[in-house]
Amino acid sequence: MASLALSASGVNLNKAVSGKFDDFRGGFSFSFGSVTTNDSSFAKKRNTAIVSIATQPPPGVVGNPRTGKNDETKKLAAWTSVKQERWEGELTVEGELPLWLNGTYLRNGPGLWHVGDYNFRHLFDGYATLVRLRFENGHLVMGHRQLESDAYIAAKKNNKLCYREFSEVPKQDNFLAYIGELANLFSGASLTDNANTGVVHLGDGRVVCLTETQKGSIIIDPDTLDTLGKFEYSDTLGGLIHSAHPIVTDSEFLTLLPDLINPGYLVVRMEPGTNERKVIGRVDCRNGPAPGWVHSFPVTEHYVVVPEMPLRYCAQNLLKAEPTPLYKFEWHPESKAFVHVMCKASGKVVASVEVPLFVTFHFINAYEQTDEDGRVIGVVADCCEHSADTTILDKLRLNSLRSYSGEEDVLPDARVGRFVIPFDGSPNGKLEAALNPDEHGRGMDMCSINPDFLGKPYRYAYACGAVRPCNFPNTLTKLDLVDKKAKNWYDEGAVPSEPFFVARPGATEEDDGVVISMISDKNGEGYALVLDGKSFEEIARAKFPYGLPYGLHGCWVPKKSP
Ligand SMILES: CC(=O)/C=C/C=C(C)/C=C/C1=C(C)CCCC1(C)C
Ligand SMILES: CC(/C=C/C=O)=C\C=C\C=O
Ligand SMILES: [Fe+2]
Repeated sequence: MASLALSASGVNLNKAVSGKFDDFRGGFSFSFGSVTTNDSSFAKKRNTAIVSIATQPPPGVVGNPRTGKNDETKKLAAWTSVKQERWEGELTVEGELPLWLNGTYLRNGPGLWHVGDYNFRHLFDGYATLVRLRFENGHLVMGHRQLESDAYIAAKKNNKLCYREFSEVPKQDNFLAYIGELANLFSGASLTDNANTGVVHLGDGRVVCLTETQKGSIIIDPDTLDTLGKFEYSDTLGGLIHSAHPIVTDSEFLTLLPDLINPGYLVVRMEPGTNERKVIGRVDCRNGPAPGWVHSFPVTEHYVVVPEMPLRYCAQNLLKAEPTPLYKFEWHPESKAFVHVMCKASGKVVASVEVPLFVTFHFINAYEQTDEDGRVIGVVADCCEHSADTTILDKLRLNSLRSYSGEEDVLPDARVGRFVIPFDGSPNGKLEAALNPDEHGRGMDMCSINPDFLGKPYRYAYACGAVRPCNFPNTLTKLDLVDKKAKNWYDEGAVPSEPFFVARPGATEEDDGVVISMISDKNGEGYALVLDGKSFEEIARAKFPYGLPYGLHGCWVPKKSP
Protein backbone atom coordinates (compact mmCIF):
# COMPACT_ATOMS: atom_id res chain seq x y z
CA MET A 1 0.00 0.00 0.00
CA ALA A 2 1.26 3.47 -0.81
CA SER A 3 0.13 6.70 0.72
CA LEU A 4 2.66 9.34 -0.06
CA ALA A 5 3.15 12.56 1.84
CA LEU A 6 2.07 15.97 0.68
CA SER A 7 4.11 19.04 -0.01
CA ALA A 8 2.94 22.62 -0.17
CA SER A 9 4.11 26.12 -0.94
CA GLY A 10 2.16 29.36 -1.16
CA VAL A 11 1.23 31.54 -4.10
CA ASN A 12 -0.40 34.92 -4.33
CA LEU A 13 -1.90 35.24 -7.74
CA ASN A 14 -2.70 38.92 -7.29
CA LYS A 15 0.96 39.55 -7.82
CA ALA A 16 1.63 36.65 -10.06
CA VAL A 17 -0.90 36.65 -12.81
CA SER A 18 -0.74 39.18 -15.59
CA GLY A 19 -3.91 38.54 -17.51
CA LYS A 20 -5.70 39.92 -20.52
CA PHE A 21 -9.48 39.83 -20.61
CA ASP A 22 -11.89 40.02 -23.45
CA ASP A 23 -15.33 40.29 -21.96
CA PHE A 24 -18.04 38.85 -24.04
CA ARG A 25 -20.70 41.43 -24.92
CA GLY A 26 -23.70 40.33 -26.90
CA GLY A 27 -27.03 38.61 -26.62
CA PHE A 28 -25.65 35.77 -24.53
CA SER A 29 -26.13 35.96 -20.81
CA PHE A 30 -22.55 35.40 -19.81
CA SER A 31 -21.80 36.65 -16.32
CA PHE A 32 -18.81 38.97 -16.19
CA GLY A 33 -17.33 37.54 -13.04
CA SER A 34 -14.35 39.39 -11.69
CA VAL A 35 -11.29 37.24 -11.41
CA THR A 36 -10.61 36.12 -7.86
CA THR A 37 -6.89 35.69 -7.63
CA ASN A 38 -6.00 36.68 -4.08
CA ASP A 39 -5.75 33.38 -2.34
CA SER A 40 -2.79 33.07 -0.08
CA SER A 41 -4.47 30.12 1.64
CA PHE A 42 -4.16 28.13 -1.58
CA ALA A 43 -1.30 26.09 -0.25
CA LYS A 44 -2.99 25.33 3.05
CA LYS A 45 -6.05 24.05 1.27
CA ARG A 46 -3.96 21.69 -0.77
CA ASN A 47 -4.58 18.06 -0.04
CA THR A 48 -3.24 15.87 -2.77
CA ALA A 49 -1.65 12.49 -2.66
CA ILE A 50 -0.68 9.48 -4.60
CA VAL A 51 -2.96 6.88 -3.13
CA SER A 52 -3.33 3.20 -3.45
CA ILE A 53 -7.01 3.00 -4.20
CA ALA A 54 -7.41 -0.62 -3.28
CA THR A 55 -6.38 0.03 0.30
CA GLN A 56 -7.32 3.66 0.95
CA PRO A 57 -10.65 4.30 2.69
CA PRO A 58 -12.95 6.28 0.39
CA PRO A 59 -12.66 9.99 1.17
CA GLY A 60 -15.66 12.33 1.33
CA VAL A 61 -16.27 14.37 -1.79
CA VAL A 62 -17.57 17.89 -1.55
CA GLY A 63 -21.18 18.54 -2.61
CA ASN A 64 -21.68 20.20 -5.95
CA PRO A 65 -25.12 21.63 -6.67
CA ARG A 66 -24.78 24.07 -9.54
CA THR A 67 -26.95 26.01 -11.84
CA GLY A 68 -26.07 26.27 -15.51
CA LYS A 69 -24.55 29.71 -15.04
CA ASN A 70 -21.66 31.07 -13.11
CA ASP A 71 -22.07 32.61 -9.75
CA GLU A 72 -19.48 33.73 -7.28
CA THR A 73 -19.81 30.83 -4.85
CA LYS A 74 -16.88 28.47 -4.58
CA LYS A 75 -18.01 25.24 -6.17
CA LEU A 76 -16.43 22.87 -8.65
CA ALA A 77 -15.99 24.82 -11.89
CA ALA A 78 -15.86 21.67 -14.04
CA TRP A 79 -19.58 21.61 -14.82
CA THR A 80 -20.08 25.38 -14.91
CA SER A 81 -20.07 27.57 -18.01
CA VAL A 82 -16.83 29.40 -18.67
CA LYS A 83 -16.76 32.84 -17.00
CA GLN A 84 -15.84 34.87 -20.02
CA GLU A 85 -15.11 34.65 -23.73
CA ARG A 86 -11.33 34.70 -23.42
CA TRP A 87 -8.37 35.29 -21.16
CA GLU A 88 -4.62 35.14 -21.54
CA GLY A 89 -1.77 35.57 -19.12
CA GLU A 90 1.35 34.15 -17.56
CA LEU A 91 0.80 31.87 -14.58
CA THR A 92 2.98 31.50 -11.53
CA VAL A 93 4.58 28.09 -11.54
CA GLU A 94 5.03 26.23 -8.25
CA GLY A 95 7.71 23.59 -8.60
CA GLU A 96 9.84 23.40 -11.71
CA LEU A 97 8.83 22.82 -15.28
CA PRO A 98 11.41 20.83 -17.24
CA LEU A 99 13.34 23.12 -19.56
CA TRP A 100 12.89 20.65 -22.42
CA LEU A 101 9.11 21.12 -22.26
CA ASN A 102 8.76 23.71 -25.02
CA GLY A 103 5.51 23.81 -26.94
CA THR A 104 1.80 24.18 -26.56
CA TYR A 105 -0.73 21.84 -25.04
CA LEU A 106 -4.15 22.57 -26.50
CA ARG A 107 -7.31 21.20 -24.93
CA ASN A 108 -10.83 21.31 -26.32
CA GLY A 109 -14.13 20.59 -24.62
CA PRO A 110 -17.69 21.75 -24.12
CA GLY A 111 -17.43 24.80 -21.83
CA LEU A 112 -20.58 26.89 -22.24
CA TRP A 113 -23.85 25.18 -21.49
CA HIS A 114 -26.49 27.84 -21.82
CA VAL A 115 -27.96 30.26 -24.32
CA GLY A 116 -29.80 33.13 -22.69
CA ASP A 117 -31.86 31.57 -19.92
CA TYR A 118 -31.93 28.16 -21.55
CA ASN A 119 -29.68 25.56 -19.94
CA PHE A 120 -28.35 22.63 -21.92
CA ARG A 121 -28.81 19.16 -20.49
CA HIS A 122 -25.81 17.08 -21.40
CA LEU A 123 -22.07 17.53 -20.94
CA PHE A 124 -21.53 16.98 -24.68
CA ASP A 125 -23.91 19.83 -25.66
CA GLY A 126 -21.69 22.73 -24.55
CA TYR A 127 -20.08 25.19 -26.96
CA ALA A 128 -16.40 24.48 -27.45
CA THR A 129 -13.94 26.15 -25.09
CA LEU A 130 -10.29 25.96 -26.09
CA VAL A 131 -7.57 26.13 -23.47
CA ARG A 132 -3.91 26.65 -24.35
CA LEU A 133 -0.91 26.03 -22.09
CA ARG A 134 2.22 27.43 -23.70
CA PHE A 135 5.34 26.05 -22.03
CA GLU A 136 8.54 27.97 -22.73
CA ASN A 137 11.84 27.76 -20.86
CA GLY A 138 10.21 26.95 -17.54
CA HIS A 139 7.44 29.54 -17.96
CA LEU A 140 3.77 28.88 -18.56
CA VAL A 141 1.27 31.11 -20.35
CA MET A 142 -2.39 30.10 -20.27
CA GLY A 143 -5.11 31.27 -22.59
CA HIS A 144 -8.68 30.22 -23.19
CA ARG A 145 -11.12 31.23 -25.88
CA GLN A 146 -14.45 30.15 -27.34
CA LEU A 147 -14.38 28.42 -30.71
CA GLU A 148 -16.35 30.47 -33.24
CA SER A 149 -18.38 27.73 -34.87
CA ASP A 150 -21.49 28.67 -36.88
CA ALA A 151 -23.55 27.11 -34.07
CA TYR A 152 -21.94 29.32 -31.43
CA ILE A 153 -22.09 32.50 -33.55
CA ALA A 154 -25.77 31.87 -34.38
CA ALA A 155 -26.65 31.23 -30.74
CA LYS A 156 -24.91 34.47 -29.74
CA LYS A 157 -26.64 36.45 -32.47
CA ASN A 158 -30.15 35.07 -31.97
CA ASN A 159 -29.91 34.34 -28.25
CA LYS A 160 -31.28 30.87 -28.86
CA LEU A 161 -30.16 27.41 -29.89
CA CYS A 162 -30.07 27.27 -33.70
CA TYR A 163 -28.46 23.90 -34.50
CA ARG A 164 -28.93 20.33 -33.25
CA GLU A 165 -26.36 19.55 -30.59
CA PHE A 166 -25.63 16.15 -29.03
CA SER A 167 -28.91 16.13 -27.08
CA GLU A 168 -30.47 19.52 -27.77
CA VAL A 169 -32.80 20.25 -30.68
CA PRO A 170 -33.86 23.81 -31.58
CA LYS A 171 -37.52 24.48 -30.73
CA GLN A 172 -39.69 25.39 -33.73
CA ASP A 173 -42.43 28.03 -33.59
CA ASN A 174 -44.86 26.29 -35.94
CA PHE A 175 -45.48 23.10 -37.90
CA LEU A 176 -43.99 24.45 -41.12
CA ALA A 177 -40.78 25.40 -39.35
CA TYR A 178 -40.73 21.93 -37.75
CA ILE A 179 -40.96 20.25 -41.19
CA GLY A 180 -38.26 22.57 -42.53
CA GLU A 181 -35.96 21.67 -39.64
CA LEU A 182 -36.49 17.94 -40.27
CA ALA A 183 -35.61 18.41 -43.94
CA ASN A 184 -32.48 20.24 -42.82
CA LEU A 185 -31.61 17.29 -40.62
CA PHE A 186 -31.44 14.99 -43.64
CA SER A 187 -29.29 17.43 -45.61
CA GLY A 188 -27.13 17.98 -42.53
CA ALA A 189 -27.87 21.72 -42.52
CA SER A 190 -29.38 21.68 -39.04
CA LEU A 191 -26.60 19.57 -37.50
CA THR A 192 -24.14 21.35 -35.27
CA ASP A 193 -20.61 22.27 -36.27
CA ASN A 194 -19.76 22.87 -32.60
CA ALA A 195 -16.38 21.11 -32.68
CA ASN A 196 -16.15 20.52 -28.93
CA THR A 197 -14.65 17.06 -28.60
CA GLY A 198 -10.98 17.19 -29.53
CA VAL A 199 -8.24 19.05 -31.29
CA VAL A 200 -5.58 17.49 -33.52
CA HIS A 201 -2.25 18.66 -34.95
CA LEU A 202 -2.06 17.44 -38.53
CA GLY A 203 1.23 16.36 -40.13
CA ASP A 204 1.17 19.54 -42.25
CA GLY A 205 0.94 21.79 -39.17
CA ARG A 206 -2.74 22.66 -39.35
CA VAL A 207 -4.63 22.41 -36.09
CA VAL A 208 -8.22 21.18 -36.36
CA CYS A 209 -11.01 21.00 -33.75
CA LEU A 210 -13.36 18.08 -34.22
CA THR A 211 -16.65 16.56 -33.14
CA GLU A 212 -18.79 13.76 -34.54
CA THR A 213 -20.39 15.78 -37.31
CA GLN A 214 -18.13 16.17 -40.34
CA LYS A 215 -19.08 19.83 -40.70
CA GLY A 216 -17.72 20.28 -37.17
CA SER A 217 -14.12 20.22 -38.41
CA ILE A 218 -12.72 23.69 -37.76
CA ILE A 219 -9.20 25.05 -38.21
CA ILE A 220 -7.74 27.21 -35.45
CA ASP A 221 -4.55 29.15 -34.90
CA PRO A 222 -2.78 27.40 -32.01
CA ASP A 223 -1.02 30.62 -30.93
CA THR A 224 -4.01 32.95 -30.78
CA LEU A 225 -6.85 30.40 -30.60
CA ASP A 226 -8.45 32.37 -33.48
CA THR A 227 -11.01 30.41 -35.46
CA LEU A 228 -9.59 30.36 -39.00
CA GLY A 229 -12.44 28.60 -40.83
CA LYS A 230 -13.96 25.29 -41.76
CA PHE A 231 -11.78 22.34 -42.67
CA GLU A 232 -13.55 21.45 -45.93
CA TYR A 233 -13.11 17.86 -47.10
CA SER A 234 -12.48 18.14 -50.84
CA ASP A 235 -13.53 14.56 -51.66
CA THR A 236 -17.01 13.40 -52.60
CA LEU A 237 -17.39 10.77 -49.89
CA GLY A 238 -20.33 12.61 -48.34
CA GLY A 239 -21.94 11.33 -45.19
CA LEU A 240 -22.65 13.54 -42.25
CA ILE A 241 -20.80 11.97 -39.37
CA HIS A 242 -17.44 10.47 -38.55
CA SER A 243 -15.51 9.15 -35.58
CA ALA A 244 -14.75 11.97 -33.14
CA HIS A 245 -11.21 10.61 -32.74
CA PRO A 246 -9.24 10.15 -35.96
CA ILE A 247 -5.80 8.59 -35.69
CA VAL A 248 -3.38 11.39 -36.52
CA THR A 249 0.34 10.97 -37.12
CA ASP A 250 2.94 13.01 -39.02
CA SER A 251 2.18 10.97 -42.12
CA GLU A 252 -1.57 10.37 -42.08
CA PHE A 253 -5.08 11.01 -40.78
CA LEU A 254 -7.25 7.90 -40.56
CA THR A 255 -10.91 7.90 -39.68
CA LEU A 256 -14.13 5.90 -39.91
CA LEU A 257 -17.28 7.10 -41.67
CA PRO A 258 -20.33 5.18 -40.43
CA ASP A 259 -22.87 4.37 -43.14
CA LEU A 260 -26.34 4.63 -41.61
CA ILE A 261 -28.17 3.55 -44.79
CA ASN A 262 -26.30 0.30 -45.53
CA PRO A 263 -24.94 -0.43 -42.09
CA GLY A 264 -21.16 -0.42 -42.27
CA TYR A 265 -18.10 1.79 -42.05
CA LEU A 266 -15.79 3.34 -44.62
CA VAL A 267 -12.19 3.34 -43.49
CA VAL A 268 -10.55 6.44 -44.98
CA ARG A 269 -7.12 8.04 -45.06
CA MET A 270 -6.01 11.61 -45.71
CA GLU A 271 -2.43 12.71 -46.43
CA PRO A 272 -0.84 15.79 -44.88
CA GLY A 273 -1.22 18.87 -47.05
CA THR A 274 -4.47 17.65 -48.60
CA ASN A 275 -8.16 17.81 -47.66
CA GLU A 276 -9.03 14.69 -49.60
CA ARG A 277 -9.94 11.48 -47.84
CA LYS A 278 -9.35 8.33 -49.84
CA VAL A 279 -11.14 5.07 -49.13
CA ILE A 280 -8.98 2.24 -47.82
CA GLY A 281 -11.89 -0.17 -47.64
CA ARG A 282 -15.34 -0.86 -46.29
CA VAL A 283 -16.52 -2.99 -43.39
CA ASP A 284 -20.08 -4.28 -43.51
CA CYS A 285 -21.81 -4.57 -40.17
CA ARG A 286 -22.39 -8.15 -39.15
CA ASN A 287 -25.74 -7.45 -37.54
CA GLY A 288 -28.18 -4.87 -36.20
CA PRO A 289 -30.33 -2.16 -37.79
CA ALA A 290 -27.50 0.40 -37.86
CA PRO A 291 -23.76 0.65 -37.27
CA GLY A 292 -22.48 0.73 -33.71
CA TRP A 293 -21.42 4.13 -32.39
CA VAL A 294 -17.74 4.73 -33.18
CA HIS A 295 -16.53 7.57 -30.99
CA SER A 296 -13.01 6.20 -31.45
CA PHE A 297 -11.11 3.22 -32.87
CA PRO A 298 -7.53 1.93 -32.64
CA VAL A 299 -4.88 0.98 -35.17
CA THR A 300 -1.86 -1.32 -35.18
CA GLU A 301 1.17 -0.80 -37.45
CA HIS A 302 -0.53 -2.55 -40.37
CA TYR A 303 -4.22 -2.80 -39.47
CA VAL A 304 -7.24 -0.67 -38.65
CA VAL A 305 -9.46 -2.13 -35.93
CA VAL A 306 -13.15 -1.41 -36.52
CA PRO A 307 -15.39 -1.96 -33.48
CA GLU A 308 -19.07 -2.78 -33.98
CA MET A 309 -20.61 -1.92 -30.62
CA PRO A 310 -24.17 -3.03 -29.78
CA LEU A 311 -24.86 0.61 -28.82
CA ARG A 312 -25.99 1.60 -32.31
CA TYR A 313 -26.95 4.85 -34.03
CA CYS A 314 -30.74 5.16 -34.14
CA ALA A 315 -32.56 7.04 -36.91
CA GLN A 316 -35.82 7.28 -34.89
CA ASN A 317 -34.02 8.84 -31.94
CA LEU A 318 -32.39 11.26 -34.33
CA LEU A 319 -35.83 12.54 -35.28
CA LYS A 320 -37.04 13.07 -31.70
CA ALA A 321 -37.11 16.57 -30.31
CA GLU A 322 -36.62 15.43 -26.71
CA PRO A 323 -33.61 13.37 -25.64
CA THR A 324 -34.12 9.65 -25.02
CA PRO A 325 -32.15 7.85 -22.25
CA LEU A 326 -29.58 6.85 -24.86
CA TYR A 327 -29.80 10.06 -26.89
CA LYS A 328 -29.24 9.35 -30.61
CA PHE A 329 -28.37 5.73 -29.90
CA GLU A 330 -30.09 2.45 -29.00
CA TRP A 331 -28.80 -0.60 -27.12
CA HIS A 332 -29.16 -3.80 -29.18
CA PRO A 333 -27.73 -6.69 -27.15
CA GLU A 334 -29.50 -9.15 -29.46
CA SER A 335 -27.50 -7.76 -32.38
CA LYS A 336 -24.29 -8.82 -30.58
CA ALA A 337 -20.89 -7.16 -30.72
CA PHE A 338 -18.12 -7.58 -33.25
CA VAL A 339 -14.60 -6.44 -33.98
CA HIS A 340 -13.30 -6.28 -37.55
CA VAL A 341 -9.69 -5.88 -38.60
CA MET A 342 -8.78 -4.31 -41.93
CA CYS A 343 -5.38 -4.39 -43.59
CA LYS A 344 -4.29 -0.78 -44.16
CA ALA A 345 -2.40 -1.61 -47.35
CA SER A 346 -5.01 -3.75 -49.14
CA GLY A 347 -8.32 -2.67 -47.54
CA LYS A 348 -9.12 -6.36 -46.99
CA VAL A 349 -10.95 -7.42 -43.83
CA VAL A 350 -8.61 -10.06 -42.40
CA ALA A 351 -10.63 -10.89 -39.27
CA SER A 352 -14.21 -10.32 -38.21
CA VAL A 353 -15.13 -11.91 -34.90
CA GLU A 354 -17.94 -11.83 -32.38
CA VAL A 355 -16.87 -10.50 -29.00
CA PRO A 356 -18.65 -10.14 -25.64
CA LEU A 357 -20.99 -7.11 -25.41
CA PHE A 358 -19.12 -3.91 -24.64
CA VAL A 359 -19.55 -0.15 -24.19
CA THR A 360 -16.66 2.20 -24.82
CA PHE A 361 -15.99 5.78 -25.81
CA HIS A 362 -12.24 5.50 -25.99
CA PHE A 363 -9.79 2.99 -27.34
CA ILE A 364 -6.37 3.25 -25.74
CA ASN A 365 -4.08 1.47 -28.20
CA ALA A 366 -3.70 -1.74 -30.22
CA TYR A 367 -0.83 -3.89 -31.42
CA GLU A 368 -0.05 -7.01 -33.43
CA GLN A 369 0.72 -10.40 -31.91
CA THR A 370 3.26 -12.49 -33.80
CA ASP A 371 4.37 -16.12 -33.65
CA GLU A 372 7.97 -17.27 -33.35
CA ASP A 373 8.45 -16.80 -37.12
CA GLY A 374 7.26 -13.20 -36.95
CA ARG A 375 3.91 -13.95 -38.62
CA VAL A 376 1.00 -11.86 -37.36
CA ILE A 377 -1.45 -14.16 -35.57
CA GLY A 378 -3.84 -11.59 -34.21
CA VAL A 379 -4.26 -8.18 -32.66
CA VAL A 380 -4.73 -6.93 -29.12
CA ALA A 381 -6.86 -3.80 -28.67
CA ASP A 382 -7.39 -2.01 -25.34
CA CYS A 383 -10.20 0.36 -24.46
CA CYS A 384 -11.83 2.07 -21.47
CA GLU A 385 -14.74 -0.34 -21.16
CA HIS A 386 -17.86 0.52 -19.17
CA SER A 387 -18.82 -3.08 -18.28
CA ALA A 388 -21.31 -3.20 -21.16
CA ASP A 389 -23.40 -0.72 -19.17
CA THR A 390 -24.90 2.13 -21.21
CA THR A 391 -25.96 4.13 -18.14
CA ILE A 392 -22.61 5.97 -18.27
CA LEU A 393 -24.06 8.10 -21.07
CA ASP A 394 -26.85 9.40 -18.86
CA LYS A 395 -24.45 9.88 -15.92
CA LEU A 396 -22.88 12.60 -18.07
CA ARG A 397 -26.07 14.71 -17.88
CA LEU A 398 -25.24 18.07 -16.32
CA ASN A 399 -27.93 17.66 -13.63
CA SER A 400 -26.34 14.44 -12.55
CA LEU A 401 -22.81 15.89 -12.61
CA ARG A 402 -23.87 19.05 -10.76
CA SER A 403 -26.07 17.54 -8.09
CA TYR A 404 -23.61 15.18 -6.50
CA SER A 405 -23.94 14.96 -2.72
CA GLY A 406 -20.54 13.42 -2.17
CA GLU A 407 -21.94 10.37 -0.50
CA GLU A 408 -23.47 8.01 -3.03
CA ASP A 409 -21.34 5.99 -5.39
CA VAL A 410 -22.81 7.00 -8.72
CA LEU A 411 -20.09 6.17 -11.24
CA PRO A 412 -20.70 2.81 -12.96
CA ASP A 413 -17.79 0.39 -12.97
CA ALA A 414 -15.29 0.53 -15.81
CA ARG A 415 -12.09 -1.31 -16.65
CA VAL A 416 -9.32 -1.56 -19.22
CA GLY A 417 -11.07 -3.89 -21.64
CA ARG A 418 -8.55 -5.93 -23.62
CA PHE A 419 -9.78 -7.48 -26.87
CA VAL A 420 -7.75 -10.33 -28.33
CA ILE A 421 -8.70 -10.87 -31.98
CA PRO A 422 -7.26 -14.02 -33.57
CA PHE A 423 -6.40 -14.18 -37.28
CA ASP A 424 -6.87 -17.97 -37.54
CA GLY A 425 -10.48 -17.82 -38.68
CA SER A 426 -11.97 -18.46 -35.22
CA PRO A 427 -15.45 -16.98 -34.96
CA ASN A 428 -14.88 -15.38 -31.55
CA GLY A 429 -12.51 -12.91 -29.96
CA LYS A 430 -11.90 -12.40 -26.25
CA LEU A 431 -12.60 -9.41 -24.04
CA GLU A 432 -11.15 -9.36 -20.53
CA ALA A 433 -9.88 -6.82 -18.02
CA ALA A 434 -6.20 -6.08 -18.70
CA LEU A 435 -5.62 -5.55 -14.97
CA ASN A 436 -7.69 -5.83 -11.81
CA PRO A 437 -10.09 -2.84 -11.99
CA ASP A 438 -9.68 -2.31 -8.21
CA GLU A 439 -6.20 -1.01 -9.05
CA HIS A 440 -7.87 2.12 -10.46
CA GLY A 441 -11.01 2.21 -8.33
CA ARG A 442 -13.18 0.67 -11.05
CA GLY A 443 -13.37 4.01 -12.86
CA MET A 444 -11.64 4.27 -16.23
CA ASP A 445 -11.76 6.78 -19.05
CA MET A 446 -9.98 9.67 -20.78
CA CYS A 447 -6.73 7.97 -21.76
CA SER A 448 -3.46 8.77 -23.48
CA ILE A 449 -0.23 6.93 -24.31
CA ASN A 450 3.25 7.84 -25.46
CA PRO A 451 2.49 8.56 -29.16
CA ASP A 452 5.71 6.81 -30.21
CA PHE A 453 4.01 3.56 -29.14
CA LEU A 454 0.88 4.07 -31.23
CA GLY A 455 -0.03 0.73 -32.81
CA LYS A 456 2.89 -1.06 -31.13
CA PRO A 457 3.29 -3.26 -28.06
CA TYR A 458 3.22 -0.85 -25.13
CA ARG A 459 3.36 -0.96 -21.38
CA TYR A 460 2.01 2.33 -20.00
CA ALA A 461 -1.23 4.26 -20.39
CA TYR A 462 -2.45 7.33 -18.53
CA ALA A 463 -6.14 7.73 -17.74
CA CYS A 464 -8.65 8.85 -15.11
CA GLY A 465 -9.69 6.35 -12.47
CA ALA A 466 -11.79 6.65 -9.32
CA VAL A 467 -11.56 7.08 -5.59
CA ARG A 468 -15.06 6.09 -4.54
CA PRO A 469 -17.66 7.22 -3.76
CA CYS A 470 -17.77 9.54 -6.75
CA ASN A 471 -19.95 10.45 -9.71
CA PHE A 472 -17.14 11.01 -12.22
CA PRO A 473 -13.56 9.77 -12.61
CA ASN A 474 -11.52 11.76 -10.08
CA THR A 475 -7.96 10.41 -10.21
CA LEU A 476 -5.09 10.58 -12.63
CA THR A 477 -3.87 7.06 -13.11
CA LYS A 478 -0.71 5.59 -14.58
CA LEU A 479 -1.45 2.08 -15.76
CA ASP A 480 1.33 -0.47 -16.00
CA LEU A 481 -0.17 -3.10 -18.29
CA VAL A 482 2.78 -5.45 -17.86
CA ASP A 483 3.01 -5.52 -14.06
CA LYS A 484 -0.77 -4.97 -13.96
CA LYS A 485 -0.50 -2.17 -11.42
CA ALA A 486 -1.78 1.40 -11.26
CA LYS A 487 -0.44 4.52 -9.56
CA ASN A 488 -3.13 7.04 -8.73
CA TRP A 489 -2.87 10.79 -8.14
CA TYR A 490 -5.80 12.24 -6.24
CA ASP A 491 -6.87 15.68 -4.96
CA GLU A 492 -9.90 15.36 -2.71
CA GLY A 493 -13.06 16.78 -4.27
CA ALA A 494 -11.29 17.67 -7.53
CA VAL A 495 -11.97 16.63 -11.12
CA PRO A 496 -8.88 16.20 -13.32
CA SER A 497 -9.08 16.31 -17.09
CA GLU A 498 -7.54 13.71 -19.39
CA PRO A 499 -3.87 13.13 -18.50
CA PHE A 500 -1.84 13.91 -21.61
CA PHE A 501 1.62 12.39 -22.05
CA VAL A 502 4.42 14.40 -23.65
CA ALA A 503 7.66 12.48 -24.27
CA ARG A 504 11.01 14.07 -23.48
CA PRO A 505 12.82 14.71 -26.77
CA GLY A 506 15.42 11.99 -27.20
CA ALA A 507 13.84 9.69 -24.61
CA THR A 508 14.36 5.96 -25.04
CA GLU A 509 12.07 4.75 -22.26
CA GLU A 510 8.32 4.68 -22.80
CA ASP A 511 7.44 6.65 -19.67
CA ASP A 512 10.25 9.23 -19.93
CA GLY A 513 8.27 12.44 -20.17
CA VAL A 514 5.58 14.37 -18.38
CA VAL A 515 1.85 14.10 -17.97
CA ILE A 516 -0.23 17.29 -18.23
CA SER A 517 -3.73 17.69 -16.83
CA MET A 518 -5.99 20.55 -15.78
CA ILE A 519 -7.72 20.26 -12.46
CA SER A 520 -11.02 21.70 -11.23
CA ASP A 521 -10.64 21.81 -7.48
CA LYS A 522 -13.24 21.71 -4.73
CA ASN A 523 -12.84 25.44 -4.04
CA GLY A 524 -14.14 26.35 -7.48
CA GLU A 525 -10.64 27.10 -8.68
CA GLY A 526 -8.35 25.30 -11.01
CA TYR A 527 -4.77 24.66 -11.93
CA ALA A 528 -2.56 23.12 -14.56
CA LEU A 529 -0.69 20.12 -13.20
CA VAL A 530 2.46 18.48 -14.51
CA LEU A 531 3.40 15.02 -13.24
CA ASP A 532 6.57 13.10 -13.91
CA GLY A 533 5.81 10.31 -16.38
CA LYS A 534 7.88 7.74 -14.49
CA SER A 535 7.26 8.40 -10.78
CA PHE A 536 3.84 9.93 -11.43
CA GLU A 537 4.65 12.53 -8.78
CA GLU A 538 3.87 16.20 -9.14
CA ILE A 539 6.67 18.30 -10.55
CA ALA A 540 4.82 21.55 -11.10
CA ARG A 541 1.47 23.22 -10.89
CA ALA A 542 0.18 26.66 -11.87
CA LYS A 543 -3.03 28.14 -10.60
CA PHE A 544 -5.53 29.55 -13.08
CA PRO A 545 -7.07 32.98 -12.45
CA TYR A 546 -10.41 31.20 -12.02
CA GLY A 547 -11.72 27.65 -12.39
CA LEU A 548 -12.29 26.45 -15.93
CA PRO A 549 -14.97 24.08 -17.20
CA TYR A 550 -14.08 20.42 -17.75
CA GLY A 551 -12.30 19.72 -21.02
CA LEU A 552 -12.18 16.54 -23.04
CA HIS A 553 -9.22 15.95 -25.32
CA GLY A 554 -6.03 17.70 -26.32
CA CYS A 555 -2.94 17.66 -28.49
CA TRP A 556 0.67 18.82 -28.32
CA VAL A 557 2.08 21.36 -30.75
CA PRO A 558 5.89 21.38 -30.37
CA LYS A 559 7.63 24.75 -30.46
CA LYS A 560 8.76 25.52 -33.99
CA SER A 561 12.52 25.45 -34.28
CA PRO A 562 13.84 28.94 -35.19
C1 LIG B 1 -18.52 15.86 -27.09
C2 LIG B 1 -18.57 14.48 -27.55
O1 LIG B 1 -17.77 13.70 -27.10
C3 LIG B 1 -19.53 14.05 -28.52
C4 LIG B 1 -20.26 14.86 -29.27
C5 LIG B 1 -21.19 14.29 -30.16
C6 LIG B 1 -22.02 14.94 -30.97
C7 LIG B 1 -22.04 16.41 -31.05
C8 LIG B 1 -22.92 14.16 -31.77
C9 LIG B 1 -23.82 14.67 -32.59
C10 LIG B 1 -24.77 13.94 -33.41
C11 LIG B 1 -25.76 14.71 -33.96
C12 LIG B 1 -25.91 16.19 -33.69
C13 LIG B 1 -26.77 14.12 -34.85
C14 LIG B 1 -26.28 12.86 -35.51
C15 LIG B 1 -25.81 11.91 -34.51
C16 LIG B 1 -24.65 12.45 -33.68
C17 LIG B 1 -23.37 12.14 -34.42
C18 LIG B 1 -24.71 11.63 -32.40
C1 LIG C 1 -16.22 12.31 -20.45
C2 LIG C 1 -16.36 11.02 -21.16
C3 LIG C 1 -16.36 10.95 -22.59
C4 LIG C 1 -15.92 11.93 -23.39
C5 LIG C 1 -15.90 11.82 -24.79
O1 LIG C 1 -15.18 12.47 -25.51
C6 LIG C 1 -16.49 9.86 -20.52
C7 LIG C 1 -16.44 9.72 -19.13
C8 LIG C 1 -16.65 8.51 -18.61
C9 LIG C 1 -16.64 8.28 -17.23
O2 LIG C 1 -16.29 7.26 -16.71
FE1 LIG D 1 -13.68 11.36 -26.76
